[in-house]
Amino acid sequence: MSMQWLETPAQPIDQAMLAAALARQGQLTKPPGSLGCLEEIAVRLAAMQGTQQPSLERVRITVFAADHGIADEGVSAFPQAVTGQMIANFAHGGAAISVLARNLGASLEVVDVGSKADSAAMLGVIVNKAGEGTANFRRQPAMSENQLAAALQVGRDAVIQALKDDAQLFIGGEMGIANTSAATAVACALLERSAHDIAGPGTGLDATGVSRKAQIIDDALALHRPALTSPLEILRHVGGFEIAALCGAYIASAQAGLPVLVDGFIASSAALLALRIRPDVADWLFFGHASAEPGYVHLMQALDARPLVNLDMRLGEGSGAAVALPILRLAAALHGQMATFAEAGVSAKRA
Ligand SMILES: Cc1cc2ncn([C@H]3O[C@H](COP(=O)(O)O)[C@@H](O)[C@H]3O)c2cc1C
Ligand SMILES: O=C(O)c1cccnc1
Repeated sequence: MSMQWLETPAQPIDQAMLAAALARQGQLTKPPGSLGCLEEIAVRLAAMQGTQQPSLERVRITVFAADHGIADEGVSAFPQAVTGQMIANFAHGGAAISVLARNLGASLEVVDVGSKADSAAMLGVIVNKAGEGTANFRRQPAMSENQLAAALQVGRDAVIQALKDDAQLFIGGEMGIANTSAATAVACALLERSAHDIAGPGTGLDATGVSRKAQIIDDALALHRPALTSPLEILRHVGGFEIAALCGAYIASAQAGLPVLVDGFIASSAALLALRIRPDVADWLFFGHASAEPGYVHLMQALDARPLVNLDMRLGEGSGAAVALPILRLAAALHGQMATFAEAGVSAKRA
């Protein structure tokens, strides 16, 4: 399977609209800058969508699920079977992201990109498997080259589907027991840091558990070090199928000109991979919620990004992006619907 499509550049954002939107923000009936970050969000959305009336009515949330061989090392507080059980829960509408999607009027898709579960028997789950769980990367590369290409393509396919359904924003979520270990390993390799700086409790390890997890990840990184020569090789050796799918989805979104709202720690590790593969992806990404995982701040620093909200969440599934969505929607509405000084007959001059 080919990865050639990764070489297609991201769509440029509309620079003329960017300038026009910035000018419009200066004419709206408010002191200049008083809407803070909402102004920058609106201007970026206007430039992405090429309109002074940006809108995010139709939002696609795709949750990518996969299993991880590294779970065999005891790095999660929960058993591996929870991945499959949660896929069923997504299908039945009972997960946090199911509730958030319903309440936001967003469409939710669940894609099994490589779990051990029999998800074909679960109604409403899209089965597009790159494998049945990754290999244990403490012992061997997490995936083969073909599996990597397949998992990246799963993410791209999800975006192609979102575009067919006329989506105006893409949110990627993930489910995979032990995937904070894979995301930590990816972050450590990209940022050249020890896992003792990045690893966190994930689903709820205690301090001893976190330090054991960090050591296992550092040992794995030492094992693979000579092979970690590119972002794609890092992803292949120590990543996960759902992390690859997220990475592929972010790149495909930028190539198609579809804005993205990135979730927490795991999704942001995928975003950093995407940026290291294609720096021009950056123009298309918003970051939703600050993850409570300690590695998150290092990812934001490397991404030169700032999340919209911080509610101490550390769930994943796309939930952090989902709770931040109303902020993007409100920023867009303010930009398009506020009166200008001229329209409202309000003096634009300071006393
Ligand atoms: C019931 C349940 C629902 C979840 N939804 C997301 N995660 C989150 O926790 C997992 C990562 O943490 P770790 O690396 O510690 O296993 C991922 O599946 C992530 O999406 C969940 C975890 C559990 C237990
Ligand atoms: O921020 C996240 O994405 C996260 C943190 C802990 C566990 N699962 C997901």
